[in-house]
Amino acid sequence: MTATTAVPPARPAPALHLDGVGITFGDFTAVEGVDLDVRNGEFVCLLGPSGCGKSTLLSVMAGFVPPSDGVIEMEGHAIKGPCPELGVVFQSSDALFDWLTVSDNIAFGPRMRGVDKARRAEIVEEHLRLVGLAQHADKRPPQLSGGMRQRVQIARVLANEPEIVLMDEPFGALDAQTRTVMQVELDRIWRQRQSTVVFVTHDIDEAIVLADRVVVMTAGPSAGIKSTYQVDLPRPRDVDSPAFVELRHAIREDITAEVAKSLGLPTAGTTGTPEQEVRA
Ligand SMILES: Nc1ncnc2c1ncn2[C@@H]1O[C@H](COP(=O)(O)OP(=O)(O)OP(=O)(O)O)[C@@H](O)[C@H]1O
Repeated sequence: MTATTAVPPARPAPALHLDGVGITFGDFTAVEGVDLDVRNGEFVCLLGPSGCGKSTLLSVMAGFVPPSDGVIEMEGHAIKGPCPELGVVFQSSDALFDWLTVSDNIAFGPRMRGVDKARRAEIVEEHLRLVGLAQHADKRPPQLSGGMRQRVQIARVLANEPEIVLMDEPFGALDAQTRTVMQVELDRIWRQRQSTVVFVTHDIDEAIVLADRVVVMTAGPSAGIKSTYQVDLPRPRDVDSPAFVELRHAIREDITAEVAKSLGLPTAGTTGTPEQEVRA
C-alpha cells in the first residue's frame, strides 16, 4: 500500500515582487526597504508626496535602473533590464513618433517583434477601437489633442501585449476635465484587459477611482511604504459616495502627515500608522 500526501497547489508567483528594495544616488538614499507584492491582474496605485520616490521606484520596476539594495522579480524571475513583458507609459507623449501615423505608432512594436502584416493590421484595428481613435488612424501625433496622444501611447504599449503595464503619471499633463475622462477610459480598458498595472500619481481621487490597492509612500529621503488601502468599491466608482469620500479623507490625512513631517511641521490629528492595511 502506498501512502499519498495531499500536496497543496503551488501558488503562482506574484506579477511583481519587491523585497527590501532600496535606491541610492551617490550618498542620497531616495527609497529604502520597500516590500511589495503585486498580484496578477491587480491595479496598484503608488501615491505619495512630491519627490518621495514614486517615479524612481517605477523606474526600478521597469528595469531602467537596478535597485541598490534588495530584490525585484517579475513572476519569480529577477528583472535585469527593460523587457517587452514590461510596458511603460510616461507622463509626456513625447515618446510617440511624430512622423508616423497613429496606426503606424501602434504597429511599431509588433513590427519590431516580427509580427506579420495581416496580424499587425488586426492588432492596430483592435487597439484603435480600444482607445476610441478609429476615426483618427491616419493622423500624426502633432495633429491630436493631449488626451488623444496619451490614448495613442496607451494603445501603443498595450499592442505589445505586456504582462505588466507601468504608468508614470500618464495624465499629469492633462487638464482636469480630460483627466477625468481618461480615468474613466483607463478603468474601462483595464476591466476589459485585466492586465497588471502599477500606476504612479499624486492625485488621491485618481488613485481611488482606478486602484484595487492604493499604496501610500512616506516622504523622502529614505522613503518607504507608509500604508496600503484595499479599495473594494464597485466600479465604475462614484467619487461622491460616502465610502469614496471617507477613503479620500483618510488618505489625505496620511499624505498631509508625511508632507508636514518633511517640512518639520507638527503632525497632530493625523491617522497614519506605519504599514497599516485598511479596507474600504
Ligand atoms: N538620477 C538622480 N540622481 C539624484 N537624485 C535623484 C535622481 N532621480 C531622482 N532623484 C531624487 O530622488 C528623489 C525621488 O524622486 P522621484 O522623481 O522618484 O520622486 P516622485 O515621488 O516621483 O516625485 P514627483 O511626484 O514630484 O514626480 C528626489 O529627491 C529626487 O531628487
